[in-house]
Amino acid sequence: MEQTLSIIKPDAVAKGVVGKILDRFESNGLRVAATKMLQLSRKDAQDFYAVHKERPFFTDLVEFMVSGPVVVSVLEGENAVAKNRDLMGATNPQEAAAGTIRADFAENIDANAVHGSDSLENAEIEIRFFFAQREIS
Ligand SMILES: Nc1ncnc2c1ncn2[C@@H]1O[C@@H]2COP(=O)(O)O[C@H]2[C@H]1O
Repeated sequence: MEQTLSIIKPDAVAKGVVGKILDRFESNGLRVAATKMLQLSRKDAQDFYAVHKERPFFTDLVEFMVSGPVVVSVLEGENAVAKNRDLMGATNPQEAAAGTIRADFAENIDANAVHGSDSLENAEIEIRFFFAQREIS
């Protein structure tokens, strides 16, 4: 069993598709072990995406992530990291396979509906960033 972190980004929360996205996870063998809605501060977003701080899109990414509330979740299941990434589709929704979350709900590479951990190691770091152990069941 693996755990991974999912963020439903401000564009998808604003569109009212939180339930539809959580249903994609639950219908495909990923259990929601924790979930909460929150408004990220600029420091939260900068720290969470620190790995991208030298990239040209960093400022836009941070501004987008603080533009409205997000829903963060811990997803659990067999191969949860890879399964979540398959369900999300490519980072750029224009390149995302039909039927994936980003193909169905995302606008563009910045407003791309969801984030998911890219490795088991990062999943642990990202889960700890948002959740205390007692919040995960
Ligand atoms: N050229 C780019 N390459 C990768 N990510 C990008 C790029 N431009 C914007 N981003 C955003 O940066 C985010 C970093 O990780 P995410 O999986 O949340 O999704 C990514 C995109 O929304």
